[in-house]
Amino acid sequence: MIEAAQTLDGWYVLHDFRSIDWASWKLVSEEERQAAVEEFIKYLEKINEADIAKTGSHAFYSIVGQKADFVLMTLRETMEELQEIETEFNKLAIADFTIPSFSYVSVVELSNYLAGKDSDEDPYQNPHVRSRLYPELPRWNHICFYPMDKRRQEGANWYMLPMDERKELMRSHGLIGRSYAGKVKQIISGSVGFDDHEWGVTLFAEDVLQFKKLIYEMRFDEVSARYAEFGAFFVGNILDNEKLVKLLTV
Ligand code: VOV
Repeated sequence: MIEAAQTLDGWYVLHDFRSIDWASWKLVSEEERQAAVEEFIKYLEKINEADIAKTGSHAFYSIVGQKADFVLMTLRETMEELQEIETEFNKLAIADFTIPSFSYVSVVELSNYLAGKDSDEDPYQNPHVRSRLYPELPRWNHICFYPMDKRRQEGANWYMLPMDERKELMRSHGLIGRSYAGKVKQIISGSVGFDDHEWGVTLFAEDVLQFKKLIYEMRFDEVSARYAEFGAFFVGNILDNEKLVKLLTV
C-alpha cells in the first residue's frame, strides 16, 4: 500500500472574502455609514485580541479585481471559534452592504516529507514546529491566496507515487521555496474533508511581484508542473483602520 504522508495540524483557518454592495452603501446616510464603519473597526479590534494573546492570528486585506473587495483571514484553535467570527461579522451593520464572494476552510498543516529522523520528541512541543503550526501572520503589504489540488489522473497520480519519490520531489519544491526566504512567507493549510480543494496556499510579501516570480518558478518544478492543479487566485493590499475608512468613504 502507498504510505500516506503524516501531517501535523495547527490552527484552523477561515478565509472569508466579501464584496461591497456599492449601490446600496452609497444610499446610506453619512451618520449611518460612519456608525457602521466604527462598529466594523471595533469588531476587527476584538479579532486582534487573540493575536495579542497569541491564541490566534488574523490578516485583513483589500482584494484587487472583481472577485471580492476584501478578505478577513482568521486562525483559531477550534472550528467553532471560526464560525463565531463569521457569524459575528454577519450581525454587523456593514454585513448588510457586503455580499459573500468566496470562503475557504482549512487547518495549518506540516507534512513529514522533509522531516528529520524519527525521534522521541513530541513535535508539538518543538518551538520551531509550533511557530509554523500556530503562526503570527505578518503585516506585510500584500497577500496572495489560492486553493490547489495534487493530480489524480492516469500517468500523473500523486497519490500513487511511493513515499520516497514524493519526498524527493518535495525536496526540490522546498529548495525553490527557500530561495524566497525573507521575500515570501507561505502558510500551507490542508483542506481535505473541509473544503473543495486539498490545500489553501496563502502567501505574504512586501513586494507583490515576488508572488509572480515564485509561482512562475514553481510551475517548472515537477511537483507543480506535473502534479498541481489550481483554483482561483486572489491578490490584495494590506488594510489598516485608516485605509479601511478610505475604502468605505463614498
Ligand atoms: C514561499 C516558499 C515556500 C517554501 C519554503 C515551501 C516549502 C515547503 C516544504 C518544505 C513543504 C513540505 C513540508 C511541509 O512544510 O509541509 C511544503 C509543502 C507544500 N507546499 Fe510549499 N513552500 C513554499 C511555497 C509554496 C507554494 C507557492 C505552493 C503552491 C504551489 C504552486 O506551484 O503554486 C506550495 C504548495 C505546497 C503544498 C500544497 C504543500 C503540501 C504538499 C503535500 O503533498 O503534503 N508551497 N512546502
